[in-house]
Amino acid sequence: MPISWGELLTWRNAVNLLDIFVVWYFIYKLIMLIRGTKAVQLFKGIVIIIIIKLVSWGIGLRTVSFIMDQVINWGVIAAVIIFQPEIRRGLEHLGRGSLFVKNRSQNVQENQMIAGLDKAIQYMSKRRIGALMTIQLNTGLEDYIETGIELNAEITGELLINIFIPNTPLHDGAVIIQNDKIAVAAAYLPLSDSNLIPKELGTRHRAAVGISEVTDALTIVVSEETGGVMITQNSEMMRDLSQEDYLKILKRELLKPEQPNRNLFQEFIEVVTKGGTKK
Ligand SMILES: Nc1ncnc2c1ncn2[C@@H]1O[C@H](COP(=O)(O)OP(=O)(O)OP(=O)(O)O)[C@@H](O)[C@H]1O
Repeated sequence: MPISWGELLTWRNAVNLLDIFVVWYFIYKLIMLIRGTKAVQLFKGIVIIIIIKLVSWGIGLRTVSFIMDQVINWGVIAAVIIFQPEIRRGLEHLGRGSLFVKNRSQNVQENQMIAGLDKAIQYMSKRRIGALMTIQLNTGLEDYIETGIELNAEITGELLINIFIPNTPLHDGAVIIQNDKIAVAAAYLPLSDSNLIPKELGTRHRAAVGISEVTDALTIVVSEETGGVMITQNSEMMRDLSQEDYLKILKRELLKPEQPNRNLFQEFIEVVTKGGTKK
């Protein structure tokens, strides 16, 4: 029987399509935001429980289905209790209404951050001081922040240079920048086992690629051996960058116009999954 397009294009089908799109968007954003955080384990657990529930219900395993119902019901209550501080901070953040303010100060801060990074990169590159700096974008970096030494300091070129001066306590490992602050220094990043990384590059570069494979963070490496500057993002290595090249990338990634227009959902989940650290 031929398909009549007129019959397919009904209001109900359009609403169903919209329904699917909204759910898909919701899940996609959630996955993007929790990638690289401990919330991934929680999310996996929830998905497994829902799958067991649906399968057991579908094939008629009534006891298993009943148990899964109880797990889901009590699990929601348990999650609210366990994540109470994060949820409260998320709601407070929503309540302050800062989500609706077009954040003009943000670009000022981002510009200061870029200026600080530029100063440090220039200084360290000329003197062959090795450095590894990761900037959090959408994916939370809590799991890696936990491995470092807390600083929670304003980003200045001077401080970044000081951190990476050889044989000082903080120079080994990565600086992680979160919410326009130096969250930690001496953090451990996951090493990539990609065989596409040239053999002449050591573990500092491998760590920069590693973090770019599991999160959307932007990572800057200054090579101790050559003074060369590399940026990694989304598994991509951009090597031997000139000042003009890296500034272009930093401005493109950190000053992008979408940043101030985060939606309510994104802001809320971000605050919850990052333990309420969003400014
Ligand atoms: N997993 C990691 N996480 C964070 N920092 C790391 C990690 N692995 C190595 N580093 C840093 O890299 C340094 C070692 O760099 P190595 O000489 O092996 O790297 P490289 O890629 O050859 O860079 P360079 O050109 O600067 O020598 C360590 O002292 C440490 O500071």
